Amino acid sequence: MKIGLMGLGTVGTGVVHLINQNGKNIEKKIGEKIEIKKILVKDPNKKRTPLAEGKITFNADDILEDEEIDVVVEVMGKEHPALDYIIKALKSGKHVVTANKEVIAVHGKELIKLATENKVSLLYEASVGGGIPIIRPLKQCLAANKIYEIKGILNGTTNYILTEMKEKGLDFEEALKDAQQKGYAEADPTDDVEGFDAARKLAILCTLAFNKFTLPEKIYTKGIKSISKSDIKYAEELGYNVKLIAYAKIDEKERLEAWVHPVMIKKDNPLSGVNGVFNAILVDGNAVGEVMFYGQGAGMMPTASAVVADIMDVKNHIVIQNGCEDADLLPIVDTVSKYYIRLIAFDKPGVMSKITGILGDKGISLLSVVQKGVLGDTAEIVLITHIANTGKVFEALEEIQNLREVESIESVIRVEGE
Ligand SMILES: NC(=O)C1=CN([C@@H]2O[C@H](COP(=O)(O)OP(=O)(O)OC[C@H]3O[C@@H](n4cnc5c(N)ncnc54)[C@H](OP(=O)(O)O)[C@@H]3O)[C@@H](O)[C@H]2O)C=CC1
Ligand SMILES: N[C@@H](CC=O)C(=O)O
Ligand code: NA
Repeated sequence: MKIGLMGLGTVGTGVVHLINQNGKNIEKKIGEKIEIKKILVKDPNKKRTPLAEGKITFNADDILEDEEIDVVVEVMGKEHPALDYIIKALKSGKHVVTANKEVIAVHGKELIKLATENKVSLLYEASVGGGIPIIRPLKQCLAANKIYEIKGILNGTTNYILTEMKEKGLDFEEALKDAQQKGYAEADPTDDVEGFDAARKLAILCTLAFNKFTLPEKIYTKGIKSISKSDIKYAEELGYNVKLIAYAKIDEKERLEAWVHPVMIKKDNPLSGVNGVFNAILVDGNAVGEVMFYGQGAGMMPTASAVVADIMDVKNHIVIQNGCEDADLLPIVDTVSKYYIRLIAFDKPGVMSKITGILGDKGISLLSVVQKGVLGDTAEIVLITHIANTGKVFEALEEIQNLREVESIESVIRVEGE
């Protein structure tokens, strides 16, 4: 089997090393040798692994127009030109393996159709959860179930940042830099930090679990930019850990609730103990019950593990999959949750009653209210609501923000639990 590898960064380098390291075993398993024939890169000045010697090209057509190449492995990232190369490869009858969630989340539907028409495979196990098997289990092993709910930690970078902030007391920026150096982050780490990467992965899972398509940008998405060390400390005091959760549920009317948001997870919940670059995904199906998938969600070798397994599988998976229908997406304001709110207010009499008054007028009752201390003429206030309508919470937050007595709303985190 001759491979054209597009990209030789974190994942591409992992793929080259894994094929070199486990080549003999792989050959035994699939009955043929995998040979990487050409490797596409952009920067002529970068130092490459010696295993890439003699294979480097800067012209995509050297791969796409090479008739000997059966499989194109796209691990470049970004929507363009990756999408154009994938389309060209499929149209030329080449199987495609990709780790690109940006492309699959938005264009997966049309690409699967194109692959089917051209009788080739399009496999993308690494696009969600890195090395964790989740695409194939949803497509195959759990296919007999009606899936109700998916809840997970789908981004390694943000989970690593939250863990380092909690356990080592690192600042956000320091922890992010560390995650970038380890090869976990996207080329633009805003995609990780703002939750866009998790939203793309959630959109992919919704197509597989519920057969519902939604664009990732339609999924309400809030990242971890505003989470501070004090939120993590208060969460700890209250018996929670803060995690960036991607959530999707299908209701009886086939409406899709889907969002990405920081959530306070009770310490006894299995997601609460998922730390560092690890991801976990809980899937709830009507026959199987709850299933949890856990493992390294990013990084060179775990991601290569999924990509190389897809390469080994391409010839068994000439994909025939019916397209899914557009999702009827539930507006975020119609969802319900408990909320943790941390704000800074001027330390004046009556502030607290104004804040609780606004919440009360919106029908939002409070589980706890704590004034955490005075900083000059301001005080930090931490509130936890009972289950409330998100739209009402948003309205109340806007009114609270506009109070003269309130300097800023620093954090809003969903709180897990009934
Ligand atoms: N890193 C991870 O842990 C994971 C990543 N992914 C996905 O895998 C993909 C690759 O990620 P990663 O390896 O981290 O990314 P990197 O930025 O480390 O590597 C990207 C590679 O693609 C090459 N490349 C980018 N654009 C072009 C272009 N226009 N023409 C030719 N070559 C190009 C780069 O070339 P050059 O070397 O010359 O700069 C580089 O070799 C992304 O889609 C990412 O979302 C999925 C799961 C986990
Ligand atoms: N940037 C992503 C890489 C894997 O998909 C992450 O941090 O999870
Ligand atoms: Na995976």
